[in-house]
Amino acid sequence: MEAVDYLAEERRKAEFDVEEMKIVWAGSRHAYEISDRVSRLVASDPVFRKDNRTMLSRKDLFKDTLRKAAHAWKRIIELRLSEEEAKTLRFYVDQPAYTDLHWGMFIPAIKGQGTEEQQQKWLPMAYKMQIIGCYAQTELGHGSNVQGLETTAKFDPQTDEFVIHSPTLTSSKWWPGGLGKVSTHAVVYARLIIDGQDHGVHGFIVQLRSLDDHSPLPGITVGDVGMKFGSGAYNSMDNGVLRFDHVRIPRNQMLMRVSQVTREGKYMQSDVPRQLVYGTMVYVRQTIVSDASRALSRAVCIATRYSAVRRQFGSQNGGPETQVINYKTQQSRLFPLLASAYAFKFVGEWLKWLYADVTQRLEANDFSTLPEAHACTAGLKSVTTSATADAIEECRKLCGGHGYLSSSGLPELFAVYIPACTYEGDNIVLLLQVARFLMKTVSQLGSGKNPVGTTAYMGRVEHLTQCNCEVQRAEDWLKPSVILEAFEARAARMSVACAKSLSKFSNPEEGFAELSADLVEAAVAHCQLIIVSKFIEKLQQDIPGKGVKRQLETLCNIYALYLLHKHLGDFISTGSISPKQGALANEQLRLLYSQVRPSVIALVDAFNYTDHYLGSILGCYDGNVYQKLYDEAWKDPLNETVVPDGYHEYIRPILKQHIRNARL
Ligand SMILES: CCCCCCCCCCC/C=C/C(=O)SCCNC(=O)CCNC(=O)[C@H](O)C(C)(C)COP(=O)(O)OP(=O)(O)OC[C@H]1O[C@@H](n2cnc3c(N)ncnc32)[C@H](O)[C@@H]1OP(=O)(O)O
Ligand SMILES: Cc1cc2nc3c(=O)[nH]c(=O)nc-3n(C[C@H](O)[C@H](O)[C@H](O)COP(=O)(O)OP(=O)(O)OC[C@H]3O[C@@H](n4cnc5c(N)ncnc54)[C@H](O)[C@@H]3O)c2cc1C
Repeated sequence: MEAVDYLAEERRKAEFDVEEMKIVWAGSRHAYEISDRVSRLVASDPVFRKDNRTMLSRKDLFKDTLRKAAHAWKRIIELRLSEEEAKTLRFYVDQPAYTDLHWGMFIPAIKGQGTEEQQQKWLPMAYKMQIIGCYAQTELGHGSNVQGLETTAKFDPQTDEFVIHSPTLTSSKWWPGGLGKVSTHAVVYARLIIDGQDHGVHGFIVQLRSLDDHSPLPGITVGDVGMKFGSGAYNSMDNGVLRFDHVRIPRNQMLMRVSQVTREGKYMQSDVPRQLVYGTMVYVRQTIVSDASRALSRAVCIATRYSAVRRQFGSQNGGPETQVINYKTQQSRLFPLLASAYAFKFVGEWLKWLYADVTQRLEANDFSTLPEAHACTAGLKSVTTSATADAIEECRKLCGGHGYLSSSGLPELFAVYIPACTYEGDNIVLLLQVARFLMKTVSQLGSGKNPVGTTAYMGRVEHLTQCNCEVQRAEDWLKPSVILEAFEARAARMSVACAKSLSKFSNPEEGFAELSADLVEAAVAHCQLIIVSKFIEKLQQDIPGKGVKRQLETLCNIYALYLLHKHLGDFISTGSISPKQGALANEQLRLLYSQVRPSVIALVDAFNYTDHYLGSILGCYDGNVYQKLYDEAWKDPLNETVVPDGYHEYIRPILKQHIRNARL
């Protein structure tokens, strides 16, 4: 059989209806149709070509990004695309650009923190891209500690203006995407100072560049922060540095939904909690969870297809060698990642619902679910991005040597993805926020206030800290109730243990700092419980299509038992399961790998990614890997000449030195 036939053969083995699974993956038939149509539109447009991207210099890459963003906007207008279609188009263009921040943070910041009047003034211009904005919060000296920001916005009652100023080097804005070279405006976070009194950090809309010739306005120094990790990758983005020298803006450019400054300079706080100033971050963290499933599924698609094509060892009587996907070690590294991609997809859908729910409540002045929304978005952003970053690197290794080639698509995917562990909140800092929320929940147990939502299980803490796992045979691990209870017991016991240790400290903040490593682990256990439970909930829905639900059940069990195996120490040390039950879980996991094996190519086909989007020779749909790798090598600029540039200056003199030496 030719390499090109391997995947066709694999596709014949699928034990479910792939077309129906595509709809489950997309979220709905409507979403599937948009995604399918728009991804093909992008793939067939030569302007969106990206196969030479990693070869471009920074300047050429940036110009290429500007060209693509302008072309994307032109197509959006020409084709009258809806908001959802336009977002899908930008996603499939697959090149980080200033537009991500304009649509993803600048507009949401105005929507979430601006008054009705401010929204009416600024949003129409932003929607038409008559102004382009970014989100300027982080500074050279402070990112995680938002309360430590130093940029000031002093109210001047004489002129009814704020004076925005960068008092120190460390107060320079540093990192905002789109700021370096493109944005005309920014939502700038600065300390509000009125009459010498510091009212903390607030958002302000500040114009940075002229709308006529793009030059920085007086008092503004702005530029790019420089090259980042990897070739291509996030270097298409103009992350920027910005300093203000007493820049004046009208009073009505402070975002005033949360608090207001009157003409007289009076500071007024509305009923809305001040944490809403952080609302844009909650919104973006939620979108980052869905992005994690996309990045992970992309890497997994590449590694799975290639693992079915690649053969090593095991030839018998001159027959073909073994497909590397049939090695149990390959399966135990790859299949949990496939299951994780589906798990993150479903938890992302749920988080989107949670965010919509909290937004609706906020509009009705119900702030009760805000702390949970903050904890869930922070924790799930952290857990899913860390797992995805690790998984992309694992996929590279699963592809052996060829995974290290740029044309595998994996090095660039890794480089572009890993900052997700840092931006929108460093993952450890975010887990500590979850830990605080958990400790508060535990401390309130018994006070008559029953925990709700994702912490409802804590309401059964007495049972969960005493229960014994009922597993006696490997197949007992297939019961959703058994899995759930094991994860709940582990999470509850870890949180309660931390709370007990904390209570021994006379100063709780000191205790929190001392125990922070354990607290982070308790937060991870809680977030993993959420992901497992949302996967199980998804399976309670009506899911049409031959064999679709069965495949998802297998993937759900793989995800849960893989986590259990990986964190066996937690489960056993908390007494949530016994060592014997841990061994049975592993036995079941092996069986599940065999069960899912015939369907894995179809399960990655269900992502419905075009070859253009995948950007990987190893992951191409037809599996014609070797021919494509061979052809691609000859396209490298080094192969434009047989004898390289530099031969005469640097190679020949070395080769000839023995002649000179001999003459001496
Ligand atoms: C096609 C693709 C489109 C994609 C579009 C997106 C593209 C993304 C590209 C990436 C761009 C990246 C952008 C950025 O990185 S922007 C900068 C992000 N910065 C951060 O995330 C900073 C992290 N730090 C923080 O969030 C906070 O400062 C921190 C939570 C750490 C604050 O801690 P702390 O408790 O010390 O301080 P506070 O006094 O401010 O908070 C006290 C209480 O407030 C609660 N809290 C905190 N944050 C929130 C929140 N966001 N929402 C609700 N509540 C919050 C906290 O729990 C405390 O509550 P209690 O008093 O009840 O305990
Ligand atoms: C590619 C990229 C794009 C970005 N885009 C934007 C943007 O558009 N707009 C914007 O405003 N910002 C942006 N940022 C900035 C980003 O949000 C911050 O870098 C991020 O929030 C982390 O903050 P930091 O850099 O201050 O890290 P630090 O807080 O300095 O982290 C350094 C280390 O200290 C640890 N640490 C910090 N605090 C604690 C603590 N309390 N307890 C324990 N450990 C701690 C962290 O875990 C980490 O290991 C971007 C960053 C990147 C990399």
